[in-house]
Amino acid sequence: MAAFEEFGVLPEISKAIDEMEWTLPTDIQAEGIPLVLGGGDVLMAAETGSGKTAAFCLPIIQIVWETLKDIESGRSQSSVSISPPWTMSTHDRGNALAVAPDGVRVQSREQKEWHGTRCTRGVSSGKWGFEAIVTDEGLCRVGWSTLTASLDLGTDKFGYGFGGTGKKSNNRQFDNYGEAFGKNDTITCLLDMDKGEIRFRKNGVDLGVAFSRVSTDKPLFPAVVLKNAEMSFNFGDKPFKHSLPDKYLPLVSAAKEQIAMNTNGQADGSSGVVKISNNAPQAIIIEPSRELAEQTSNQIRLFKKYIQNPTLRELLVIGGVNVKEQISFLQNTGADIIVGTPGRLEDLIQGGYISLTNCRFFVLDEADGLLKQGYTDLIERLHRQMPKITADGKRLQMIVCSATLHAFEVKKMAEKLMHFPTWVDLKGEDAVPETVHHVVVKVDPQRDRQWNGLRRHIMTDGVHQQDDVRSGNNSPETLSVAVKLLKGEYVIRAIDEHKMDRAIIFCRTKLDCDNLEKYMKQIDKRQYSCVCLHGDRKPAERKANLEMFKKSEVKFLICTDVAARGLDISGLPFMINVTLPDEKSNYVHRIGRVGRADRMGLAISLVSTVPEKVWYHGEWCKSRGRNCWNTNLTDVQGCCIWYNEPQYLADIEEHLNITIQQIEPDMKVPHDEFDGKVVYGQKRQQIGSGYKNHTAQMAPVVKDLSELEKQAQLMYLKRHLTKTARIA
Ligand SMILES: Nc1ncnc2c1ncn2[C@@H]1O[C@H](COP(=O)(O)OP(=O)(O)OP(=O)(O)O)[C@@H](O)[C@H]1O
Repeated sequence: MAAFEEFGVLPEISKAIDEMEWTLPTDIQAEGIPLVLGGGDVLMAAETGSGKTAAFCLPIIQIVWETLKDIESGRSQSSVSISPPWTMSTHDRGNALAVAPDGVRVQSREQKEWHGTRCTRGVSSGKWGFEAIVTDEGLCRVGWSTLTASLDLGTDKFGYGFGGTGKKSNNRQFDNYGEAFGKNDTITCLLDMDKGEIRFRKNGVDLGVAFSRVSTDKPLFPAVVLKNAEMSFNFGDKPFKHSLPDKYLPLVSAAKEQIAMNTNGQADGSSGVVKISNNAPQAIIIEPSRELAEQTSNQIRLFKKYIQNPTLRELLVIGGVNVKEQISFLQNTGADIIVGTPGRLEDLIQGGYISLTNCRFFVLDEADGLLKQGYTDLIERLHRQMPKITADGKRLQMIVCSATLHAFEVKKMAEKLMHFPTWVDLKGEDAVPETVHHVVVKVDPQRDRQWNGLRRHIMTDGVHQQDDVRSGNNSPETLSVAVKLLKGEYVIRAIDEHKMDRAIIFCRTKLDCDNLEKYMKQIDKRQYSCVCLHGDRKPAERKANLEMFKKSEVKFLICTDVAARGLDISGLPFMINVTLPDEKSNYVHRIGRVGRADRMGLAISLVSTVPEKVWYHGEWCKSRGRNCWNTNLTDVQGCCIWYNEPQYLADIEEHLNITIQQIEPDMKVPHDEFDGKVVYGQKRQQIGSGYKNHTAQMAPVVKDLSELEKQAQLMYLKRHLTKTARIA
């Protein structure tokens, strides 16, 4: 059996994985896959490059496919008979209304329309009562109706409802009745078939007769209609919260001859099979960048290679791509799994092009990044619209991943949205993989004066245009310019020293990226061939540049933090941080572009010893940086700040609880004591070569262990033989 199958992965998926030459699941996959397959909400925190994408994609593909197969063969969960006989019908219900597997909890997350359902049984005579409990905010109406009544209870003459706004309704007539009710209130619905009377109680208090000339020639059924709300029911299987009035009985005690069965929705031959419409995916995966969304979508395509009958349809929904194509795909082909960036996803959902009624997986990849980018409200909005139990009775599962999941925002969100989530947390804190060798180089313009006489240098960002900057003076402004010039030189030096022929280079701003690109090309277009990836480049150019870099058609990819998270460039040996990120978790993500999938990588960060004045275009900057030349500091309404890199370095070190190794400006990296000489970009050759006396040290322990095992085996045999002898 292939290794992945042992973790519950289907052979069809396992075969595709084998072809990718993955022999074993990574730790996060070994722990995460069974949890997702088991139906739980999971928070996956694991180092960069540890295979988190597959840890959520594989089980999702599997479950979505199995659900599609069930639907196709008519074995959806909704067709399985539900144990207690008095339950809400999964057949006689509105499209967006979900009935929980226990049959007594219903929910509709549709915000614009009402969706209702009726009970599987009704009564034709007697005095009956049941309780309806409001379990979430939203609009609801509850009561009784005949089988011919509209599911929108109270809008025709066959339905009698009592709504949360304090109105009773029949035949579209809404009259004041009782009082308003809401979350946590219990409504007792009472029907007297002998008198033709319906009344309601709120939390045990009688509200009087609501309807007195109820037609009783046809059986009446408990009924509910909801708008973005949730209710649960008790027909008498459990003790009532408030006892029924005298002579009224719980519905479960109705005799056979008093009971009528609800056959609605079963005569069409569908036998309750849930039909999934084209635009109602089972999984929504949100990624923080277009590149990452595309990468995840590509992985899904690889994993599902052998999945057929039915085919599994995935769709990439990202900005910068013609929305009409995405809409047409949804309408014509349809999608079971949608991977996308937040903005475009929400546009399509709110526009009604994507329906969330069947969504049972909600994945937030790089969750802390999404939350820090300000998508908290969007995530909560989408979550609210997803049914917590789908129409075929499946519970919504939420999966949240990142290498830096230990953020306050994530914990807060998990508490609010997730359902008893399990943390798969391999290190217990944000950590850098052992395969990433990361070092810092101090850029000290007071010690290294070469900036003074440079004939050719990088173009700076222009923040000092108004300042008195002269090579002779040592003002903070002059030193700041010096840092910018030196950093250009240090990048080239690092490339040369390590003979880098493939590296990702992170700059702080788009302008810094553009300037570095120009400078590198100016020195030698071929030796330092490079492309940029940042938010000002058109989507097509971004895509083409990344492709060129992945295919090694250019040596260097210069980018902003837009590429910090998740990008997987196989065997990438080097990365350079021209400036440290001010967000400490982004350091982990940036350097995590190397040292992935067990390959070694070197990350060099240039850290200025003096403050550097830089652009900082906040909300106050009308153009958000485009052609902005306001070089004043932010405290006087300007668009510049003094960037304190030593402080950011200290923050990163404190966060990771390490001291990052410092190297000299000659960029030479001493051999690691443990690894010896490594080849960056390659797998480690001799792991553990530092343990010279390892075997000798372990020998006594191994001896003890084998002795213990021998004893255990003997004990087992003794017991087993005695037992066999006794039986004989
Ligand atoms: N079981 C495996 N065996 C071999 N390679 C694997 C395995 N799982 C994943 N990989 C490879 O490891 C690399 C990193 O995987 P992935 O991009 O999922 O990492 P990640 O944990 O999401 O990283 P990040 O936090 O940076 O997003 C990919 O190239 C992937 O193909």
